[in-house]
Amino acid sequence: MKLMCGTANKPLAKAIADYLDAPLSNVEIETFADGELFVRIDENMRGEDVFLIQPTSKPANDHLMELLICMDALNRASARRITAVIPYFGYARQDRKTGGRTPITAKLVANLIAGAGADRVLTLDLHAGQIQGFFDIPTDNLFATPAMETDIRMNYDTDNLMIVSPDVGGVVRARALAKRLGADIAIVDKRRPHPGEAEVMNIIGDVDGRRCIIFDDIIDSGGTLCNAAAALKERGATEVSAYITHGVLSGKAVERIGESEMAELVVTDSIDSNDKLVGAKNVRALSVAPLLGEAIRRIANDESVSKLFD
Ligand SMILES: Nc1ncnc2c1ncn2[C@@H]1O[C@H](COP(=O)(O)O)[C@@H](O)[C@H]1O
Ligand SMILES: O=P(O)(O)OC[C@H]1O[C@H](OP(=O)(O)OP(=O)(O)O)[C@H](O)[C@@H]1O
Ligand SMILES: [Mg+2]
Ligand SMILES: [Mg+2]
Repeated sequence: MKLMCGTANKPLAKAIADYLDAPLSNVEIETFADGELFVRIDENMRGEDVFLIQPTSKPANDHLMELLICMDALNRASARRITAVIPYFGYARQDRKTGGRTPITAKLVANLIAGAGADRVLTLDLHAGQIQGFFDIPTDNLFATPAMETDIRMNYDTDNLMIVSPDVGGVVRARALAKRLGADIAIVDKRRPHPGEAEVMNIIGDVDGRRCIIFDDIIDSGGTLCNAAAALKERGATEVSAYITHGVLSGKAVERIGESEMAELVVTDSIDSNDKLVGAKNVRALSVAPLLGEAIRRIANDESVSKLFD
């Protein structure tokens, strides 16, 4: 088995390598003066089972192109099997036509990844489970839920707890976490009047006097989360915290969370947000390296991956 990574999240790749007690193969990735990328793998890959770690986070197009070019290089180097390990799958929110003459870019990206030579995909908390079906190659979609459950049990009193989905897309995810914790769920009826704007219409469930944990897949502008937190407080929630898998954290999201009434936000390291989190007063990172590392070990040894979530 060989582990390799692009430039998108080297700290996570290193942590996965540490978990597996395996080295990261050397790869040189250069950008020419005109912006084009060049990749050279510095060791023999012939006949190897290769796991290439690269989230397609911001800058999404550069990181995606890096992933595609690395896979092309691996194929031409006669790797036996290539697993694209994509802890954060960018473009996932374009998972359906949102209007006339608009694309389904998540499907296009899935086609590009398979076309560049991926034999398998390993990813985490896809924005919508159905995106798994956009790939015509085996795709394992891991859930951060068990890691979050453990962290919640360590840091929060689970009595009187309510798990809150901040929109309709997060309901299945929230229900799964609530079931593991033996908690109730509430659902926010969110509308997006325009892309990038989130509005709370209503809350389904009585949150008065309850401690709430909002659970979601992505925090980008922070609008969905901060609006949900404010609405929960308005309706009598005693404390609001959040666990969100992918910390996209665009623009002033971290400041916005700092100014909110939220006690704490926990994101995973699926995206390298280290720079953004320096000095953040109420945002903390939780590593998914053990989860991804264990899934890689199981795939390499033909063991069950779904057993990780029993
Ligand atoms: N990367 C994106 N950043 C911001 N907004 C996006 C991105 N990709 C798609 N969108 C827009 O988000 C909504 C999602 O629609 P839902 O009905 O809330 O699932 C849509 O307006 C996309 O154009
Ligand atoms: O931080 P923000 O900029 O608000 O963006 C993050 C939100 O956007 C996505 O939901 P989406 O609007 O696609 O709704 P859905 O989950 O119901 O599909 C995502 O699942 C988050 O809930
Ligand atoms: Mg969506
Ligand atoms: Mg959502």
